[in-house]
Amino acid sequence: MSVKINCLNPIAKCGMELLPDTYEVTDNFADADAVLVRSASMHDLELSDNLLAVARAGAGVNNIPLDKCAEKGIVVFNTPGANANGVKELVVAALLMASRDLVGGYNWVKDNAAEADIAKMVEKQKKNYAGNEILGKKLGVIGLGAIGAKVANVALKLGMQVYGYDPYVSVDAAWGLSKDVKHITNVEDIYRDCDYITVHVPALDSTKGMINADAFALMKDGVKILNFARDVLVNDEDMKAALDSGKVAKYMTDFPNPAIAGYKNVVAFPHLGASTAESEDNCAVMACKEIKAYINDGNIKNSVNYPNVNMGQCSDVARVTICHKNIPNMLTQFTGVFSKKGGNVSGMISKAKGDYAYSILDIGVEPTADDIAELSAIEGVVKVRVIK
Ligand SMILES: NC(=O)C1=CN([C@@H]2O[C@H](COP(=O)(O)OP(=O)(O)OC[C@H]3O[C@@H](n4cnc5c(N)ncnc54)[C@H](O)[C@@H]3O)[C@@H](O)[C@H]2O)C=CC1
Ligand SMILES: O=C(O)CCC(=O)C(=O)O
Repeated sequence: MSVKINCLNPIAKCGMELLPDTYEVTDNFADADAVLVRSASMHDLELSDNLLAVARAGAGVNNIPLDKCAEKGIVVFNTPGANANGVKELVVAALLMASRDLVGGYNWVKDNAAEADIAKMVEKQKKNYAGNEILGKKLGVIGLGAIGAKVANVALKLGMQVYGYDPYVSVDAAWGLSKDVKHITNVEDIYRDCDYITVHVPALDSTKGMINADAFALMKDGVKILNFARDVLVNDEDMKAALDSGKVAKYMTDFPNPAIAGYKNVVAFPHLGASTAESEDNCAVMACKEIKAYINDGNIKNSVNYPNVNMGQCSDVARVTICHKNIPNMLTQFTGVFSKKGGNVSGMISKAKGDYAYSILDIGVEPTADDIAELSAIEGVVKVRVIK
């Protein structure tokens, strides 16, 4: 079996090395069985019928057409938590940079580096770059997933009072959260009470533009906003008005766009959150393991558009995997294809996620081309694959 992998962004070597020798890298997207991607947008790409899987080496999947992939039986993975520490550390830097004018001070020294009496000059200049401490200040964390929970915990260690809001928090994330994080059930309390607000939610229809004029109206004057999640979470025009009026003292973001890059009191970075050697390695390793488990054995872990399913390795003559719609009577039809010719189904698993489902059948006979055609013709079946 030869498997063709296309990388839409560079993926760390330590991940690629985990792929067996039977895998080869292709530059041709249309030819690929599996795709590895970081932030490259896939929305305008034509998805071929041979494409089986996409692994996002990272957390956010707003660059991938998830529904289109599900409809074509393309399983999309991400790497939950693999870059969370990298982002957390950059958010800590941003919290400090929002409080002390490190950029202004640094630029002043650079501009005056040739002055012979620079050591004396700084003592006069430093008042222009004075700031405040974060100790005792209130930090609101919106979204307590892999990144938000880490940010909340470290902010407590830095002596901040931390308010956390996440109506959908996972059990795992909640276990990792310090009990000293104040549990907020209405996001407006975060807007009203906090000196710093940091957003760590995915870009969804329900979260786009959530930091807007209505939210600013509730906030304290001089609030500092941190956005290391996605630019679309913030309404740029409302942010510019809030910066102009002094409602927002600093907007720290990892997502510059033409509207806010270079705007007064905006400190923007070029999407650096996950750009550490450690995060890149963690994401690459997790993404490549997910691809290998799916391509070789049909098992799904960390998919965002199909359910997680694990049936180990095939211990019978063949394994058939089926991506299908989550509708009644599918399993009877699948087993019927083999049972009517006396083929035993020795193992079977089926799980659903939203409108789609995924089934694995281990069978005691070699499936024929007719069997596969019959399975594929069942209404609601999206993709059928024979693994062994
Ligand atoms: N700057 C960068 O380089 C990076 C940015 N990101 C961005 O950060 C986001 C979060 O990443 P992770 O923490 O790893 O994801 P995650 O999936 O672990 O956490 C997201 C959390 O947001 C919560 N949430 C969803 N809707 C919400 C709402 N309306 N209000 C409050 N909470 C809500 C979820 O319940 C979940 O707990 C990603 O979706 C991505 O957009 C992620 C990694 C790197
Ligand atoms: O640098 C990257 O790969 C992007 C990281 C990111 O934004 C994410 O994981 O959601």
